[in-house]
Amino acid sequence: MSKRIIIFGAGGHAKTVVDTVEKAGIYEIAGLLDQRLSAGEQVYGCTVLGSDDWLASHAGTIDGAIVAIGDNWTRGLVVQGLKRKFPDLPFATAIHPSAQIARGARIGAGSVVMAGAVVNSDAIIGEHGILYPGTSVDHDSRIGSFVSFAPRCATGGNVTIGDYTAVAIGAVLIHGRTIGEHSVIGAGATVVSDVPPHSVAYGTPARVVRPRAAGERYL
Ligand SMILES: CC(=O)SCCNC(=O)CCNC(=O)[C@H](O)C(C)(C)COP(=O)(O)OP(=O)(O)OC[C@H]1O[C@@H](n2cnc3c(N)ncnc32)[C@H](O)[C@@H]1OP(=O)(O)O
Repeated sequence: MSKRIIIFGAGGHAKTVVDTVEKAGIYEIAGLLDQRLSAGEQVYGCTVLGSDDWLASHAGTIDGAIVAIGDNWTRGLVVQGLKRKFPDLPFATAIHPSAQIARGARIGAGSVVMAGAVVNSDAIIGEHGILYPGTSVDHDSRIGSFVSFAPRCATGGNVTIGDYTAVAIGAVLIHGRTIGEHSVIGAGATVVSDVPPHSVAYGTPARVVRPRAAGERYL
């Protein structure tokens, strides 16, 4: 019998996670948990089961969870809350069958790698990361936890990205650069220099345009 997981969240990002999990074919989706919706509602063919209370009474029947909330900071808060309430609940990883994970590459628990994404040789993606379709993270890169890549981002080799940083759609980072934690690299940016933590940077070449507090909105 396949392992059963629940997905936290039922919005647009959750739909992409549902699709990735279904295509990967490793886990059965027991349902979605989202306190904004009523139990019994259907989202993308999955049943909304309720909120955390449902998990408290069904924990023994569930093999894992994925938090499918696109905003990195909010996803982090939900993951931390779950770890406190359900310390034995493992986080599942979903990798679309058309994604390519090279030799030596590692994908952290709770991370989702979508269609056509590439994680090249010995690159490491931390926990609860998101690689939207067509993103490519190249060899030996070190990507922190709660980091997101929107569609079609590309890094060269040996790039380092700190926790909670968001790389927006179509951004390109040349090899060997370091992006600090809690930063946002804007849509279409070409990063040729290091970007400090807590910064918003965009443009070609990318420049830091303003500081950024942890949790500030970017979507
Ligand atoms: C599946 C999915 O949907 S995944 C999500 C996909 N979406 C994304 O990845 C987009 C995320 N958002 C971005 O990348 C944005 O560029 C941000 C958040 C980095 C910047 O947004 P803000 O700082 O709020 O910029 P704001 O909209 O206020 O614009 C300020 C100025 O900067 C310009 N600007 C904003 N973003 C960019 C950019 N990426 N590159 C160049 N210029 C930009 C604006 O045109 C504006 O210029 P103006 O003052 O001359 O009119």
